[in-house]
Amino acid sequence: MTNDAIVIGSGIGGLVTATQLAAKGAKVLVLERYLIPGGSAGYFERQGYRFDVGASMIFGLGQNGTTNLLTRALSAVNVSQEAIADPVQIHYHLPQGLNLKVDRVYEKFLQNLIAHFPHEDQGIRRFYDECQKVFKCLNSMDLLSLEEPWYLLRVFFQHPLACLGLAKYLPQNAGDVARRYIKDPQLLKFIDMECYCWSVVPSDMTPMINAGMVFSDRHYGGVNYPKGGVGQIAQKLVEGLEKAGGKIQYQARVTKILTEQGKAVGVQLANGKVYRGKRIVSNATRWDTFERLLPVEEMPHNEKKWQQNYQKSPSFLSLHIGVKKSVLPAGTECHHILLEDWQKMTAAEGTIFVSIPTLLDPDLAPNGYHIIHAFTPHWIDDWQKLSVSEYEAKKEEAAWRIIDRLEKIFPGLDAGLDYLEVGTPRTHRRFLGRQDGTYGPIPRRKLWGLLNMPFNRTAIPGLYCVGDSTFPGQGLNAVAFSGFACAHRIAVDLGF
Ligand SMILES: NC(=O)c1ccc[n+]([C@@H]2O[C@H](COP(=O)([O-])OP(=O)(O)OC[C@H]3O[C@@H](n4cnc5c(N)ncnc54)[C@H](O)[C@@H]3O)[C@@H](O)[C@H]2O)c1
Ligand SMILES: CC(C)=CCC/C(C)=C/C=C/C(C)=C/C=C/C(C)=C/C=C/C=C(C)/C=C/C=C(C)/C=C/C=C(\C)CCC=C(C)C
Repeated sequence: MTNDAIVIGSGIGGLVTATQLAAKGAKVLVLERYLIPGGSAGYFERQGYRFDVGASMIFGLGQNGTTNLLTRALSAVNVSQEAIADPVQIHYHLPQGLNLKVDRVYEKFLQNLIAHFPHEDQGIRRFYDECQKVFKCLNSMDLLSLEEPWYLLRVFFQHPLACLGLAKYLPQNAGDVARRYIKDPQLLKFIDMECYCWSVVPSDMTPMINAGMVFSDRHYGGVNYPKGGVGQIAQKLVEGLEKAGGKIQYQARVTKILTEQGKAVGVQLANGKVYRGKRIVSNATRWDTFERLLPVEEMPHNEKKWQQNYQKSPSFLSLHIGVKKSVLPAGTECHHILLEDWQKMTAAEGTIFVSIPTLLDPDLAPNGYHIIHAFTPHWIDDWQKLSVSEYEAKKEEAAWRIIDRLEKIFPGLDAGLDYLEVGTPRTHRRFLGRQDGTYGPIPRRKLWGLLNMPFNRTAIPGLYCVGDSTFPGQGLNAVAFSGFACAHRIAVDLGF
């Protein structure tokens, strides 16, 4: 029997699409090139440590409202995931002594920030309160496909003010809103970092809808760490998928999307095997989908246009570190950002991101040890055309530069080191199948908020995209939304 839908890739975007469709009774097959599900939200194990490969600061695992999309996706297929509340989203270590914690309690966060910028008291409140407005609109309605006119009509009649609010914010960027209320240049730099650390662009290029989500949900549903590691979310979704009658195959690398009379009808694997489906969903990036899985010379016009508007963000240099417990003093927070010079915020090795998941879930490391995942932007070009020994030496040098800098916030890190594994943009490209190891699309120049971000349907009938190169972009909760929307559109198209 032909599949109703074939999903290429088991990232969170792909798995949410698959589980949503399976829950509606569709026959779904997921094809994953790697050995385990999850993509950027996957894990690997070494010497008693369980490391997250990428995503580590997880939104969407809250209990209330409508924006807790990971919790909702899991429960739709009758599975659940224990979540450990993180009391501080980020501890910032920024230039000019700007040392600040983003507390889970909104008012405490505002007080911490106002203590550094008392003359901007009003501006700070107005900016973050405006972000809360966006969030309240989103968090009041069912979040489904914006490509489905009946849904739009229904949600408009149910929540007219929230819809108009969202329509107003869709073309806006966070930096423009911040500049309306805030004048202090250092505070504006801080807002840039608040955006950059998840959108990989400064605030004037970061869509206001996404900023509204992140800057509010961290105080509402909160940042929560999945017990057992980030990889558990994908494992649980697969468990739910299979319970609902869906199937997943690993080591199944799709090399071609098959078309007949211009319509997507199936896929071909690297081993030559062909699968047919009524609908094909690609969770690979749009670059991989339209340049590798389909003939690049036949790229639809709107995809060319998208590539003119968006470029690949840099990848990361990742240090997966095992360290003696004694290195981290009591009360250390789980997530840190380190930057010494504002000029270098977006440069390679400028900002260092740190995540220490064992502070929330000690079972991820051997007794007496912690995991530190430190990562910093790096471009693939710097890692190409190297011999094996040159590549190893370059990794080692880069890793020690990062460790030296981290010594400032974690003295004794070097001496307490137990395990070190270094990933480069080449590693991300190889294991995640993402072109150039990219973290996702970023605007080439200032765009109108989210207006240019494509939804799930593509110019090729029968082919849909899901994941971070579709609306609303990067972030596990964002790609979960894209999965809900994609499954909704397909379900309507197939008459489920
Ligand atoms: N450092 C980080 O925190 C970090 C880094 C990168 C991405 N992310 C986040 O991870 C999320 C990405 O989620 P996503 O759902 O868009 O995608 P994803 O990249 O996580 O998952 C895509 C999956 O598709 C598989 N795949 C790709 N090409 C394939 C092919 N030809 N055949 C079969 N399988 C194939 C990959 O192996 C992977 O499992 C985003 O939220 C992003 O922001 C985080
Ligand atoms: C009808 C009318 C008139 C109108 C209509 C309108 C409407 C309805 C609209 C709607 C819209 C919507 C629905 C939207 C949605 C959205 C969403 C969901 C969004 C989401 C978002 C999210 C996000 C962005 C997230 C993100 C996150 C991230 C990315 C994270 C990251 C992190 C990292 C990287 C880490 C860092 C750090 C350290 C480690 C320190």
